[in-house]
Amino acid sequence: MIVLKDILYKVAIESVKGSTAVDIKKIHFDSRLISAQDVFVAIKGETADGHAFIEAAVANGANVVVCEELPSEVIPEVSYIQVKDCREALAVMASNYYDNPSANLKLIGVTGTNGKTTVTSLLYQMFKTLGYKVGLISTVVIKVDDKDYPTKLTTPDSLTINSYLKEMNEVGVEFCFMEVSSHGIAQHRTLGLNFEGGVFTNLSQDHLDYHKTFAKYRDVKKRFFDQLSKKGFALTNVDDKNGNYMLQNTKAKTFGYGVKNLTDYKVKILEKSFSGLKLNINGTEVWSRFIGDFNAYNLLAVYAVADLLEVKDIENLQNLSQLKPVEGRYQHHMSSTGIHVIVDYAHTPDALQNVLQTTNDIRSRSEELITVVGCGGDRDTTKRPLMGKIAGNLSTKVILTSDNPRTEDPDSIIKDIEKGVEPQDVSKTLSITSRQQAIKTACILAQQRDIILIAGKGHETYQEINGIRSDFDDLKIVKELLDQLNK
Ligand SMILES: CC(=O)N[C@H]1[C@@H](OP(=O)(O)OP(=O)(O)OC[C@H]2O[C@@H](n3ccc(=O)[nH]c3=O)[C@H](O)[C@@H]2O)O[C@H](CO)[C@@H](O)[C@@H]1O[C@H](C)C(=O)N[C@@H](C)C(=O)N[C@H](CCC(=O)O)C(=O)O
Ligand SMILES: Nc1ncnc2c1ncn2[C@@H]1O[C@H](COP(=O)(O)OP(=O)(O)OP(=O)(O)O)[C@@H](O)[C@H]1O
Repeated sequence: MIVLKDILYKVAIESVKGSTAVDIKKIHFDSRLISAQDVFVAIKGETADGHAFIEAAVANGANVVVCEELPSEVIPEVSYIQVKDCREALAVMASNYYDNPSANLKLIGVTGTNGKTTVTSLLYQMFKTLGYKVGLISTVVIKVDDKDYPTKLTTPDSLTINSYLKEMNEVGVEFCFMEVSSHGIAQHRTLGLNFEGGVFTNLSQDHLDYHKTFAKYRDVKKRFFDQLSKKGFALTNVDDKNGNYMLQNTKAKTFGYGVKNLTDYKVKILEKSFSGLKLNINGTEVWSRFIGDFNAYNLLAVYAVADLLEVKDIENLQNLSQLKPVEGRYQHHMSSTGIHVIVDYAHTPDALQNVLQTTNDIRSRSEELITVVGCGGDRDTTKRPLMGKIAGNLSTKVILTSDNPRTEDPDSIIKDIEKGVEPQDVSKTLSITSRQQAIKTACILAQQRDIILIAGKGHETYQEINGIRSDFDDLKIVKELLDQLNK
């Protein structure tokens, strides 16, 4: 049994009603999960206020309620802990409850608009091949060494993070690589974690539905670096215009990486093709199977982190050449008749621009670049015309289609994207609502050596329409269609 006062260590308490010497079982912030002797944390959310569920939580057996405002009627058998911010309190309690597991391994957080999944997954892969026990908390999967767990969020809530870190402690994981999203930072999901290092990849427009302005989005990301301790490192992409800004107030030791600016970790791109990249990293040549300039940044970040964690240089570079591409991130497939297919998770204007520029750098001008792209529903609407403009400018043919419309009307999302397509690009742009049909049209249009880029969903194996998820896998579908068409 755990005693309440033990999990309250370092929680900023405003007032207490009842005893802190009571035994507790679990902590939950959802009243529906509460059983006898659990602690209920009343979070003020985006769509609901947890304070409205205090009564339900107590009815389900909660013997402790953590809240920002005390209910008008308190029950004598229940302990009420009033705090300033329930999400902050939850993060501190989660860490106490699981015995501060982030202190028992080296935790590296990677933040930025694009590249988080790629960098964390490659670090996991590299450290595994070096023989370490490794953890990964990413958008695609959570890994406790070799064991996989599904995940819905990029950065889970603080209770979930701490429970996986505890499991990592139990199996002797030494390094954990974790994606840190802006929602995660804003909602204190990573508060109180003992980070050995933080990495900033880049910043461009995204998530304005949540953060409202770009400045607010940027400053939330910066908070992650403000919270790093002086024993850790902060590594930033100095070629990004916000790269140095991120490190302005950090106490951690600071390092830079980049292609254009002189800094601690440098990469030169020597050759690029659909087979990979030849790079010179800090004076040593290395071949990698990754495509695209942006992956030179990702690989350099991986090298720099391994170096900062004092993994031997030579092993790093040998390892870089053996790393395998990450699912749905510029995933390349060649059909039996020589049509190139690229499936990529680019769902922001900046990511779409990067993948299209990268592809144009590699392709010869006689080949067509056919882009199939859409935008998700119920998310940042301002990026839609921007993505239409970019797709039109940088492709030879564009098929606008649905991504995950969620609860929105798919055709009105496509209309928003169409608004950004510039007049000179209209004639090469088609709109086809069904993603399956859009991919099929791209397959019919493509000839040998042409390139079909299917952007937006990457590794996802579903499509969400009208709030219902059904099976949908871009790569699987395009392969099947090309086979059916004998292409
Ligand atoms: C906008 C957002 O981030 N929402 C997250 C937030 O939910 P919320 O604050 O809106 O919760 P709410 O529904 O208002 O409910 C308030 C409280 O009442 C409680 N409740 C509710 C009903 C009830 O009967 N009883 C009860 O106790 C809820 O459990 C909650 O504690 O807190 C929840 C718990 O941590 C998250 O699951 C939820 O993520 C939703 C599902 C989500 O989709 N989030 C996305 C936008 C997100 O976080 N994405 C980022 C970035 C991804 C990227 O970079 O692309 C990520 O890290 O994944
Ligand atoms: N370093 C980078 N710079 C710019 N674009 C990148 C970079 N790395 C990857 N991308 C592009 O962004 C897409 C998403 O990459 P990745 O999943 O690694 O990013 P992420 O930060 O984890 O995004 P999300 O949180 O949305 O999953 C890739 O499919 C690719 O198109």
